[in-house]
Amino acid sequence: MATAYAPHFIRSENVAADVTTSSSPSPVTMVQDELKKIAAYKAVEFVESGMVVGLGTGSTAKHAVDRIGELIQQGILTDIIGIPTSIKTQEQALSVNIPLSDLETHPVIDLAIDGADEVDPDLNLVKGRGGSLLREKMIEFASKRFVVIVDESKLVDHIGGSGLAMPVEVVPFCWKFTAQRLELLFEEADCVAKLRICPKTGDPFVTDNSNYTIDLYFKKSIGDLKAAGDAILRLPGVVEHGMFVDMATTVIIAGDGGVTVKNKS
Ligand SMILES: O=C(CO)[C@H](O)[C@H](O)COP(=O)(O)O
Repeated sequence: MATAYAPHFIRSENVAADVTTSSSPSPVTMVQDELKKIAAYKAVEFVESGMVVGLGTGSTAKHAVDRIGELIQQGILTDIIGIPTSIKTQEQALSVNIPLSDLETHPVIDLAIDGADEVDPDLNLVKGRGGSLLREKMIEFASKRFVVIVDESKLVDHIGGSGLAMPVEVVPFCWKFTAQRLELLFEEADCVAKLRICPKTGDPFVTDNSNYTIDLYFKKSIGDLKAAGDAILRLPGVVEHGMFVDMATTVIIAGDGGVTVKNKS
């Protein structure tokens, strides 16, 4: 399938085998949004007619949703059913005429495409800085293939390594108590827990599921990700956390040096 943003070259890596094929530098330093678009368009090449497709949320996933809509409009993709991961994506998908359904009607998704806030070398992710982690996790967990699209600024040595937020969705009831328990849980990682606030209103940010988000900031490594995730989920008041461990099957990274496709083996 021809794409308007086909990159000059694609580097392919299998994470376990660490196999690298062709590479050559791009002459142009591309701005971040162009890189996001390149990654998104590459991911949409995996979409085939008749598929049920999980539609991610955020500025990178938005390009993928637009592209799917464009290919439907051109008659290149037919019989696509989209499962949106947020109300915002639902609205966007409807605006570009992607037929939509939900997880209850379509519990198995062929392919999900979504952005991420952090990607570690094992393709573990942080997601949810855009506020949609719960629906994203439910839909991406139900997907046979989960393709993550990022520009290279999202790559980290370890989860939490960006120094930016690792979001946790919590029920509003006694959220300060839950925030304290989260800080205590990660005392050794020097964790600070902050309620996410809407910059425009100064009110707590409310998710599509009527919950709050507590953003965790770590000064030190949180260690074993699965153990950390399980411990978070054991706290009453927590709904879900933004670590997506062992969920991505493919990560497409667009950078100044080209596009790298990493597959989890
Ligand atoms: O997890 C998300 C939303 O909940 C987004 O995928 C993540 O925040 C990346 O967003 P962007 O593509 O805008 O950088």
